[in-house]
Amino acid sequence: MQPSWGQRDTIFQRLLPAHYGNGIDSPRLASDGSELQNAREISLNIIRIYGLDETANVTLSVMSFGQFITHDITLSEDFTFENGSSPACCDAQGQLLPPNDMHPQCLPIKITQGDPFYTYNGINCMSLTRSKVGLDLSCTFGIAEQLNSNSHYLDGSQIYGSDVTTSNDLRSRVGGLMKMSNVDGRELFPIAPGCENQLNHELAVCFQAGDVRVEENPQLAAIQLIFLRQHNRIAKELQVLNPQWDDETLFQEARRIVIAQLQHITYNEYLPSLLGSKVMADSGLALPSSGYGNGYDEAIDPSVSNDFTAAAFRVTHSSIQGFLNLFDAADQEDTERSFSLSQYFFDSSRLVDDPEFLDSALRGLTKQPPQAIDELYSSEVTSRLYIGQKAYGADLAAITIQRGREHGIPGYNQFREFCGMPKVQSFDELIVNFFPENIDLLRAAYKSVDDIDLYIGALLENHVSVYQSGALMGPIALCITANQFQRTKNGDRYFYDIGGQPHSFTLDQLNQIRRSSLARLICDNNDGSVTNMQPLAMIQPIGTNQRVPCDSIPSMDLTYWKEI
Ligand code: HEM
Ligand SMILES: [Ca+2]
Repeated sequence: MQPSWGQRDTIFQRLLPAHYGNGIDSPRLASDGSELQNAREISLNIIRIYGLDETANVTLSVMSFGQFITHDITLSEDFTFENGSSPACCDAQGQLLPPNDMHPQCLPIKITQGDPFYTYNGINCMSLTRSKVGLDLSCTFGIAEQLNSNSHYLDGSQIYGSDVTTSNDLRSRVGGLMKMSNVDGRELFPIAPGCENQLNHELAVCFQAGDVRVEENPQLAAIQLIFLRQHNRIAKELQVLNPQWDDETLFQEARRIVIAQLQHITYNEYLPSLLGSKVMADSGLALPSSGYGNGYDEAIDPSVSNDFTAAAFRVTHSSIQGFLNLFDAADQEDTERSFSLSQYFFDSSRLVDDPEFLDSALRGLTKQPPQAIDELYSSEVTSRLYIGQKAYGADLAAITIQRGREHGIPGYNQFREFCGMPKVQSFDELIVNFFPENIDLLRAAYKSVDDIDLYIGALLENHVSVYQSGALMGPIALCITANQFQRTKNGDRYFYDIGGQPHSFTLDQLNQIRRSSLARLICDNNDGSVTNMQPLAMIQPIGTNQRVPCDSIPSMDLTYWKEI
């Protein structure tokens, strides 16, 4: 047993050895020792921001649920001073600081003259602070290894916190319940004390949760809210069944059930939608439908890999929709409520002020398709990220390229070998996995195939060969994602379907957990007007998966938790 594995504030692991410019901690360089092309220039030349390329079969909830579980397993925090603030890496006018004024933990992205968007706004600097680094598990410093500030396990830490202090803070201490605020009869997240002064919260609303990013966008907050409400629903039902249970017992049991549901929905609905049936089967990720699972292996380190979090899994940002379609109670598009993403980054005022927002957003998330995962991005995240009151925001694609380099993530070609694909010697050889026009873009951006950033290579790869099985990403992103979720499951002694442990569910209980679905969670925890839902909420409501009355969607029978 390795009790420190997966704990918060431990370092990410690596699938391949770090590749730093100086071998220790400076950003990766090109294979000839020169600087790689500027991250914003690569984004500008490769990422396109126009065109409609939606994915036909799935719903936007795949995107939001992905962000939700990302916030369970990984958080790379920016370097901070003792007082919790980060150094400014550009000045207030978006200009580069003189070298002597720049903190060593700054790695801003320089904006080249002629940048069509930023030059227009008079900006030559996009801020980026380096991630926190930590000791390796033998407590020695060496090559820079970034820290995960969340628990690496898929353990609901975005709901409950990654440490006891946060968890205690979020509990009401009565009846096993989590704290919630009450706004005109609607239960929302608890409001953090003293948050009125926080930047970006003009309306002085700020929600407290197990992960600091809960309000990153309102859709994410909506998904997270239904899980929080689910905890309290379960705790109340358990109390009726077992009036003798105290707060601690009710809390722990409700938490255990919610985490089990979260894990089940991740492996039963989310991953099949993202990876497709072939990768699920080939990677041993498909769940048994009866009996206990036998995935746990104590030799497996469950911790999140840097390559996954700092690069490969971020291709999912391409699936973000910049304009969110909301649907009214009659399931018609509600043009008045629909909104652009950049209007509400870190702003949950819609959830608070508009009593119909949550339900309209849930209907929208289960109907609107996501964007495809490819070189087309929404400009809401490539020039308007965290825009606030300014005329411009940041470019998430450029930041991701820079982040991968500062985390010392090796190039795309190296991962071909890791994933059992042949390493290529020339750009021409990429033809097996890339469209010719994308190869031209890569050739223009990188001097050697060995220089291609993992994120960019993974993003541009064709999906064609795996399309039939429904995968939404190319082979390298699939390989690294499958690797992560194998370890997340098989390295977790508390994974919900494991038998023979003191904490294991009974088989009857396990079979009830298996009835869980995102659809049922939405049905049970909305504000009352979502009365119909398709059984597979991450799949489009068409064909055999039409919206049906909530009553006909399977639910758990908690009487199996009654103590006799
Ligand atoms: C509206 C939706 C989203 C927005 C605005 C957003 C924005 C961001 C931002 C700003 C970062 C930090 C960038 C940095 O400084 O390095 C980030 C990190 C990340 N995002 Fe997203 N994201 C969204 C959705 C998603 C989705 C759908 C996924 C995956 C399914 C995802 C996966 C990740 C991962 C793995 C990281 C690194 C996490 C860490 O370790 O800190 N994101 N995202
Ligand atoms: Ca976690």
